[in-house]
Amino acid sequence: MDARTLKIKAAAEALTYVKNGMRLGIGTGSTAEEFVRLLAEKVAAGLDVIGVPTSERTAALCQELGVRLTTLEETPVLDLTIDGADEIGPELALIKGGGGALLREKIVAAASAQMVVIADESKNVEVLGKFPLPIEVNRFGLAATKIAIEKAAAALDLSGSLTLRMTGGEAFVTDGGHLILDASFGRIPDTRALSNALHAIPGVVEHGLFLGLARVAILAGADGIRTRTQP
Ligand SMILES: O=C(CO)[C@H](O)[C@H](O)COP(=O)(O)O
Repeated sequence: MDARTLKIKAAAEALTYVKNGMRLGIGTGSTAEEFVRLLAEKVAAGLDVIGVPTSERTAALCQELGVRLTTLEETPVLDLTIDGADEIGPELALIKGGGGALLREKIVAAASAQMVVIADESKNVEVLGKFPLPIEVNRFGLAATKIAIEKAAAALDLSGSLTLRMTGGEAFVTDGGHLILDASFGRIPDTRALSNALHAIPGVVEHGLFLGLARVAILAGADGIRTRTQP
């Protein structure tokens, strides 16, 4: 089964969580986009939902396909967020931000009563960190922020390159106007300690560790769908 088929299967299963009248958070990335396509079919068939997109890219796709959108200003409390992930670890701790939308994704997930993650089985890992951790930083003081992150990581026995994300020869800029440093730590055994340490650095806007946010992960593999839950 190819990767796209697995993403579609996970997205289709996530649709069973969507009920009429729900206020949705709508994720970013190729798996979330499959969800948007399936959601749009249901909307065309009469499902009444409204969504907050987690990126300009997702907003554009929703508009194109006729999924009604709102903002967190108008609709600050959401019923359900459906989003992809780069890694899914123990207790449904996640690494997100491969698509650069981590800040809005985390704000939207935190505003939702429930977060359901959709992915193929390859994203399920025993220890987070093989996928480089995206860290969204303010442009101001980039070099100083980078040193502060390196020091904080070293204090937790973490090391590895911190790479400024680039696109088309230019620094990648998030929807919020910030930059991203991708941290290749390899393994992050204590995700909570790293999360706290990163949040204590003034130039760090947000990081891609999503802890205690996801309650359900829908994993599509060659043998079918598996659902992991976290009370
Ligand atoms: O966090 C994300 C975007 O910021 C995505 O959810 C994550 O990168 C997974 O993307 P994909 O479904 O394309 O593998």
